[in-house]
Amino acid sequence: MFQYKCLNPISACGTSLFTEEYKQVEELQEADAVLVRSAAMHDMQDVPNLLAVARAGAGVNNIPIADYSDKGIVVFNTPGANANGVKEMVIAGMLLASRDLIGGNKWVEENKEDPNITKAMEKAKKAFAGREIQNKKIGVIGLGAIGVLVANAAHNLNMEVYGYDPFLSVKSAWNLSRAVHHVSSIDEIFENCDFITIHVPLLDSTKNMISAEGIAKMKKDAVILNFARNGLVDEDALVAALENGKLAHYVTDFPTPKVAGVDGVIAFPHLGASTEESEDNCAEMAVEQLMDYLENGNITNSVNYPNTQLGVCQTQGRISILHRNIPNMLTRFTGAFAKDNINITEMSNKTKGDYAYAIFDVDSQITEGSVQHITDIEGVLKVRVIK
Ligand SMILES: NC(=O)C1=CN([C@@H]2O[C@H](COP(=O)(O)OP(=O)(O)OC[C@H]3O[C@@H](n4cnc5c(N)ncnc54)[C@H](O)[C@@H]3O)[C@@H](O)[C@H]2O)C=CC1
Ligand SMILES: O=C(O)C(=O)COP(=O)(O)O
Repeated sequence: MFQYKCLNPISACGTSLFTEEYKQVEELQEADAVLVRSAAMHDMQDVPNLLAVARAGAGVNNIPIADYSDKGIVVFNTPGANANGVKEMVIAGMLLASRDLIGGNKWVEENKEDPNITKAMEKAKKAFAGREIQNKKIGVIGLGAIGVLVANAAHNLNMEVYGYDPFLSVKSAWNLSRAVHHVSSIDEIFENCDFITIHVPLLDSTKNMISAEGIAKMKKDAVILNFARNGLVDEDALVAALENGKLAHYVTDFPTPKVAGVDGVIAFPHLGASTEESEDNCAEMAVEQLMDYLENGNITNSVNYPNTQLGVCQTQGRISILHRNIPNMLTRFTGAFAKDNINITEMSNKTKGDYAYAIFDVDSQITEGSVQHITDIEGVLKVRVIK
């Protein structure tokens, strides 16, 4: 029996996959697994039983990854599962920044009782005129799951698209329209684009990536779109640029007290992934990955441990070991098994940064003594008998 806790509401498309082997609990301390969206977990250190966290979504800056990695807690996310939801909002945000649809809609609301509204609006409408996005330049910073969809959609809307991502994956490269100009300096985007949209994770290295210097290089009346995270844009510089008429708009899914209500800001309460489709996709993927890890020890789409799969165990026993990525670990594991007269039938050992993961299938039952021998090896973080 596995116990799981949901820190946010998770779509039934995911939770309904749990079998009778799973029980939802209220206490975090009792949970083997956690399902989470944006709930802040940094203070959640008292997690004695926790084996895994599944983030139903992309960003993991709400999770204490370094601490959990050291505790042998595997953190998953669901790459791409909500990307279309965000892409559609970015396109909507760009249109809202180009045509004064919000102002026009507000005018109709305010004048709804006027019996002459049909005549009055023809006079009023010039106050809400705008620009078209066709033939404008858009710069996409970060060409991952969302950035690629935004870049391709913008190209299909006849925009000229520039993309910046020094870590572009092979998958993204395959999916990206060949019409997208790949630039190697972010300044090319700052200097040339009418719309600048950012789709990178919030990391120490990406904090204030849209900096005061970057904003100073932008064209007058440029629009910045931030559907990624607050913290990626220098808000002091941003507010100053809006106030002195340098920038036309800041469209964001991550308002803060500093930017909310400032003239030129179009803000939403973190709605990018809040669609039925994205919530269902994320929940399903998160639960499937979690169950495969808990039941089989397989890791897919973890942000802190390597992807490692051995399918379903067909032999007498399976043991999994989360460990540090340091020399000689494998020799020590196989040595410990040999000493206990355990024969390995299949194994996989993968690394990711400072961490590594090994799964061993063996043709005899794994005893408590053998588990202890493995646990005692320096650098071992968590040992689990899967079967
Ligand atoms: N508004 C919302 O509801 C949502 C917001 N997000 C945010 O959007 C971010 C991106 O999401 P995905 O595209 O799904 O993630 P992803 O992991 O597929 O893509 C991120 C891309 O950023 C690139 N990158 C990393 N550091 C960079 C740097 N210094 N310069 C340029 N590129 C860099 C990576 O190479 C990768 O291609 C998430 O981390 C999250 O913070 C994600 C989903 C929903
Ligand atoms: O997936 C992400 O990174 C998001 O920002 C979506 O967050 P949410 O699941 O809507 O709280």
